[in-house]
Amino acid sequence: VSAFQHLEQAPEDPILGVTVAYNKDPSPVKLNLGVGAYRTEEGKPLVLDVVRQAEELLIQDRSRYKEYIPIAGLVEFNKLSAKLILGDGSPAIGEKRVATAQCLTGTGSLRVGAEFLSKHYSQHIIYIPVPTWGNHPKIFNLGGLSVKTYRYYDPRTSGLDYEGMLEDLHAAPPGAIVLLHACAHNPTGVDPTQDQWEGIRQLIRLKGLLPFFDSAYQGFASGSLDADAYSVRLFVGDGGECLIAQSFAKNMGLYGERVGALSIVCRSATVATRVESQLKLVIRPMYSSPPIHGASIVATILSDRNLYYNWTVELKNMADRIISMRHQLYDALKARGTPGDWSHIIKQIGMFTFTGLNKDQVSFMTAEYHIYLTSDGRISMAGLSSKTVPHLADAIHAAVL
Ligand SMILES: Cc1ncc(COP(=O)(O)O)c(CN[C@](O)(C(=O)O)[C@@H](O)C(=O)O)c1O
Repeated sequence: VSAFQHLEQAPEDPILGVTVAYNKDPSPVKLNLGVGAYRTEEGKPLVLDVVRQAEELLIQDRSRYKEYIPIAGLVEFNKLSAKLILGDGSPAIGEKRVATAQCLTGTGSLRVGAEFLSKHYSQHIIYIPVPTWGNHPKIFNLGGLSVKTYRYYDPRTSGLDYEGMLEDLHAAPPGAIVLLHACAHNPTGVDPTQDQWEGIRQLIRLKGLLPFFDSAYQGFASGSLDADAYSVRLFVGDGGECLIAQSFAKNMGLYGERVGALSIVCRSATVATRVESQLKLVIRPMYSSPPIHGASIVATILSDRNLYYNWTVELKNMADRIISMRHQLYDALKARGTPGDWSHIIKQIGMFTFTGLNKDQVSFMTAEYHIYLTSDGRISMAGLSSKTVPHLADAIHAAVL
């Protein structure tokens, strides 16, 4: 008998399992609005032109090897990643107060950050928003932290429960870690206003809480890299400390290359140096060192003026297409006279619309219209095109009648 005889069959992941179900559906009108992966107007995945150009340059460069890269990743990539999120001329970078490690994209950056904090930080409680990305609680629990929640989304207004968020963070024990979505909150698409970010910053600094930013959509939300880094730069600008997890999955279309970085902004350069040395002790026994290819693509693009500019143009095009899908869906529901207030579809920002549809309505849409979305009613706008908006609008209309 097998040593693993006792194993149960594990359930599919709530998000990635939607794609598994979608792939099994033979229907010609099926629509995958589950995983947050960009699709073109033709419904195809997109490899950015600048990514193809960077790969060409890398292949032609015969001086490149496939050697191990440092435990903390490519130095050039780390510098450029930190600069992208913190901005040109960031004092934190100028004063060498930022420790950056290339990690396995956003998920890996969050996990390494969690393990680092559970090993070296006095407070092991992390507060995460309700709702949040489904993988967050698992990453932080397995990383050795204990997860609590703060109020975030208000279903009555389809907006931010700002008062509730401040109350819950005010009640947190001193030093508690606070997970913040830098922009394009997943799954709600609801972000604090600039004034609200300032209120959140004041409270967090007053209480001595430790912010941990998750930046998976920089540039993807508004189309502007700087606008989408506003929250991070507001906090770092006050001289305080924070952690920042970056992913290049969406904004560079490098999903499967698993490219990201964890930056820890410290109060002094000497601390940052010690932090980086300790980060390497977390990484070495976890996966030893990160992959070379994706980070080389990103470093090639971020270090070349033309490639960087062309990237910002492609990025804005992706963001604009998603925003246009928001308006087309909203207009289609208005045209149908679909009961309910659907203005949140055009108010929300980033890849996802938190529709407010319940589990039963979601199941109905999948069964009757072959539309695949997560059971919390989140739809990935990037999965839509002008041709498929009517089909989705018909399904929502039928689901709410
Ligand atoms: C807030 C947030 N943070 C981190 C990640 C991790 O991204 P990666 O590890 O690929 O860099 C995601 C991706 N979440 C999804 O877009 C989603 O919610 O559909 C999807 O990629 C996923 O893995 O679930 C995210 O939404």
